Order: sequence, then structure tokens, then C-alpha cells
Amino acid sequence: MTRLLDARNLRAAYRTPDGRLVRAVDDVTLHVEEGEVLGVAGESGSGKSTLGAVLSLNVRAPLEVESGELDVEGKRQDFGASARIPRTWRGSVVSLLPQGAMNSISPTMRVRELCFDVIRAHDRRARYGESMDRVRERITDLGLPPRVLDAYPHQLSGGMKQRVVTVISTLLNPRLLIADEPTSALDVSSQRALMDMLKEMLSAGIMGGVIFITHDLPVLRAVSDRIAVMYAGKVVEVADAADLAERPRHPYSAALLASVLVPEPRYRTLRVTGIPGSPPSLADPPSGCRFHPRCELVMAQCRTQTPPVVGTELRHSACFWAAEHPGEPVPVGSATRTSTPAPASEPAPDPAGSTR
Ligand SMILES: Nc1ncnc2c1ncn2[C@@H]1O[C@H](COP(=O)(O)OP(=O)(O)OP(=O)(O)O)[C@@H](O)[C@H]1O
Repeated sequence: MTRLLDARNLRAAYRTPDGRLVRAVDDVTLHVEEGEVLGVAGESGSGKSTLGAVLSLNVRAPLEVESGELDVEGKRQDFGASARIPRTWRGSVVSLLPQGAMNSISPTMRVRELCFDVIRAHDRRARYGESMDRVRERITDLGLPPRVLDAYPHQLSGGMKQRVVTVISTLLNPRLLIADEPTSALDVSSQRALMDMLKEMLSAGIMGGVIFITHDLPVLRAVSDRIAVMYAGKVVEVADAADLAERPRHPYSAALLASVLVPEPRYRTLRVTGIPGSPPSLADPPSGCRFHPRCELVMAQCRTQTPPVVGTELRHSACFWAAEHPGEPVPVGSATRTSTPAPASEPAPDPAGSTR
């Protein structure tokens, strides 16, 4: 496998009007291999879109990148107060398919004009005719009808519009595409068509890798090779998609999986459970492990100490429980506390409520 992306120790925060910093990406390190789809999962507010903005160099006030570095196939971008982000990276090295992109494209321009705008922004000398030949070829190769070029966005169905927006954001053959919730407004067949198209684009080498952000775990499971789980601005687990589904090694991943309505076979006998409590405010996150106030396996050190990262670069979890149970999956469902004694302050588990 060839490494496509190394993102190291990224920190990014929103500056609030009263001058405080809300750190939505906190010391995130991620890797993507060539040809890979890395899914990013997590509840709303966990920092997924902020991470996408940082990775795609789409950082605008009030968001600030405090530190970290990106390395895409040996091209390096250091962040920090004085770092200048090269314009040439956006669209060609990294490209963002932003959340709600379908509805943010200009309704008064035809698809062909939108495409030419992207090409011209990168190459001032681009000729319209040649550019359109390239775009038509790309559209046809991906199985879309060439007539979409003459359409205005409102004339396309939701699924077709999203596929067209995806084609537009990859016209410059970015090495890494960051797709933020690309399927959330789509029906299941359009979701499938978009996922198939992304896979096709990867195998055709149109882009080298994809970071696919969504809170929709079944979609993520279907499209991703590996999945990174985010909680309160931190990556708490990274694993192969199947391995994560079958053998999560962080209690938050297990809780997230147990809260899915159409679960993996391992979870089908379990009652669907919401994750107790709610995510913390990133303006004032909990000490120690940020998940500890909601964790069924919480131990004393989780409340005060930063959890260790256990595992390898491509498969790890940041958890004291995982450190004490190397290689073991976290027991899922509300019976989890039977394997680790709960501290005296924690309410007793309800084993009767754990299965149907
Ligand atoms: N403009 C802003 N000013 C201050 N804080 C912000 C701003 N935008 C986002 N945040 C904070 O950053 C956190 C992460 O937001 P982000 O949109 O990255 O989460 P997310 O996981 O993508 O959520 P969702 O799935 O709802 O899009 C939020 O919890 C919020 O507190």
C-alpha cells in the first residue's frame, strides 16, 4: 500500500465573539492509503465538518488552524500562525465536496459554465472548447448523460445533482477528495449510485483517495475501507470498516454502533439504545477522556488522564479499557458493565434491559 495522506496533530478552533476558543479539532492524526475511502463517523457536533474544512484547506474565520501538518504524496503543508496556504492546493491536491453542495451551486448557471469556472480558476489560459471536451468525456466515462451539461441545477434530480456536483469538485483530479455528508439528502438508490460513482472514480485514478464524512453508519460501512470515529473533537478509534463493526475497541464506537436502527448482525439481538447523555460542549470539554461522563466502562484514570493510543497507525483506539484489554472488542449494549466493575458512583447496569 502507498501512503496518500499523513495528517498529523491537527488543531483547529473557532474564535467566539467574546474571544474564547472552541477547539473542534484537537490533536487529530489520520492516514489515508492510495485508493482508500476513509470514513469519518461521529455524532453531530463532534468536529467532522471542521476536520473536513482543515483537511481541504477551506478554513475561514471564525475557524483558525492552530497547528499541525498535512503531507499529501510528499507535498507538505505546515499549519501555524504564519503559514500561508497555497492556492494551488485547493481543487487539485485536496478538494472539498461540502455539506449541502447541491443547493449552494449557482442556480443561474448551466452545468457546463459551472465546470468551466472551476477549470478557469485553476488555469487562466484554459480554452472553453477544449475544456468542454474534457468535461464531456469525464461525464460520459462516469455514465452520466451528456445532456446534463446543458441543464441548470434545478432541472436535475437530487441524486443526479449530487453526482454532477461531485464531478465538478473532482475536475482537477484532486489527490484527495473530502466529501462532507454527500449522501444525507439522498434516497437510498441515489446514495448507492453516488457511492458506486466514487468507487469508480477511485479505480479510474481520478482521485487518489476519499475522506467520506457522515453520521450515517450504514452508509459509512458500505462505502469505507477504514473508519475513523470522532468524539468531541478527537479521533477515538480508527479501524477497518468490517473490524470496527464487528470488534469496536472504544466504548464510544460500540455505543454508536448499538444506536443504529439497522444494525450489523452482531447487534441485531440488542435493543436499540441511544447513547446516554449528550456530547459535551467543546468550549469546556471534560477532563481526561472526553467520553468518560457517558462511558459504561469508565475507570478512575479516565476522569483525569488523557487516554493512551493503543494499536497501530492504521488501527487504534484511545482508551484505558482498550489498553487493559489489548485486541479485545468492547462488549456492546447495556450489559457492558458486567465485564468491568462499575465505580461506586455509577448506577448499576440493567441486564434485563439489554436484550429483546
Ligand atoms: N462558527 C462557529 N463558532 C463557534 N463554534 C462553532 C462554529 N461552528 C462550529 N462550532 C463548534 O464546532 C463543533 C464541531 O462542529 P462541526 O460542524 O465540525 O461538527 P460535525 O461533527 O460536522 O457536526 P454535524 O454532523 O452536525 O455537521 C460544534 O460542536 C460547535 O460547537
